[in-house]
Amino acid sequence: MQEILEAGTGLVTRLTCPAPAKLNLFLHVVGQREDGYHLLQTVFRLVDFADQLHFALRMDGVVKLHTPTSGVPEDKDLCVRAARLLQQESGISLGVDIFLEKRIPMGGGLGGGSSDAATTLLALNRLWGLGWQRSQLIKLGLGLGADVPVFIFGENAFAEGIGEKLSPIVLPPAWYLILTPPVHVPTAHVFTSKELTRNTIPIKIPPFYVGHGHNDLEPVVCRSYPEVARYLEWLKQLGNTRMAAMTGSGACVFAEFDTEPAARAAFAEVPSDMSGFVAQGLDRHPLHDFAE
Ligand SMILES: C[C@@](CO)(OP(=O)(O)O)[C@H](O)COP(=O)(O)OP(=O)(O)OC[C@H]1O[C@@H](n2ccc(N)nc2=O)[C@H](O)[C@@H]1O
Ligand SMILES: Nc1ncnc2c1ncn2[C@@H]1O[C@H](COP(=O)(O)OP(=O)(O)O)[C@@H](O)[C@H]1O
Repeated sequence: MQEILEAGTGLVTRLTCPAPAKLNLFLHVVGQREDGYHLLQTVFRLVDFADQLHFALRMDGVVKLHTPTSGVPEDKDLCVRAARLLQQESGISLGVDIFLEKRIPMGGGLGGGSSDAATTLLALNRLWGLGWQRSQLIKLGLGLGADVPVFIFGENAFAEGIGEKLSPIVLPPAWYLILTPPVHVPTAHVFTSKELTRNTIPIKIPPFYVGHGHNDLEPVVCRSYPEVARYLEWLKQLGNTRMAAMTGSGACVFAEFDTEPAARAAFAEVPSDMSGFVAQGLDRHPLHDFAE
């Protein structure tokens, strides 16, 4: 993270901030709301694989994304939507130039777009000097997507509801091998599938242990996308993992290891027609202290 202050005034005019990815260590669908949204129980783990965002203050009120992501119109980009929503709700007349370095695979269940939105809200809260409380930002973020709140919450969490009822959870140090099957799984399609079970019995956490639970979306995605099933099978046959599963609504799959060398040794064995990366589990979001 980097801050640049304006000479003389001490005002922050530029910020560079990471937007880390998340994994769902398990994901239970325990019901459905009347509006169609599904009630979940999940444990979110933040990891150090991240998009990078650069923000530069504008005095003219314009919100401009200079690095459009292919396939996402500027008005639909979650950074732009987050910035405009905060601008509108706070009534501030300042604007921002945004530069997004995208690294997190899109639509992979790693929460990249949601994390970009959360980082934008946290960064602009500082750049625009708004002084909003964390709880206010979380409420605003939920309107952008069910995964946005946890990134503003800033800690690994047990989540209920649609992802907005968050309790902090302490997770053991861990390293992950994350594989990225070359398919895009639209979240909405998985949730509307007839095959999805929506009646997993709710559990209480703590206690939580690694390997607790399962992902109810995993069999649905594996049936429709054989590539996801093939990547997951490869991870599950590894000997020294604590667990292997799909994250969120996929398509990415991951295995958890005790140590970095163990994760890197498994990565070295990944077949040449598969791709992925190694990431470390985080204890808290790098921007945790941007809100109170
Ligand atoms: C499944 C999870 C698990 O962390 O993650 P991803 O795999 O997307 O990262 C999330 O709940 C996804 O959150 P997010 O990606 O923000 O979803 P949203 O944009 O809010 O919703 C996309 C669509 O999925 C469906 N949806 C989403 C969340 C939910 N609890 N119930 C649903 O039925 C709705 O049809 C909604 O229109
Ligand atoms: N800044 C952004 N980064 C990624 N995706 C974005 C962004 N803005 C909007 N989107 C849209 O959100 C969808 C979900 O993206 P993402 O959060 O990466 O996946 P997931 O919800 O599976 O974790 C993308 O397919 C894309 O259409």
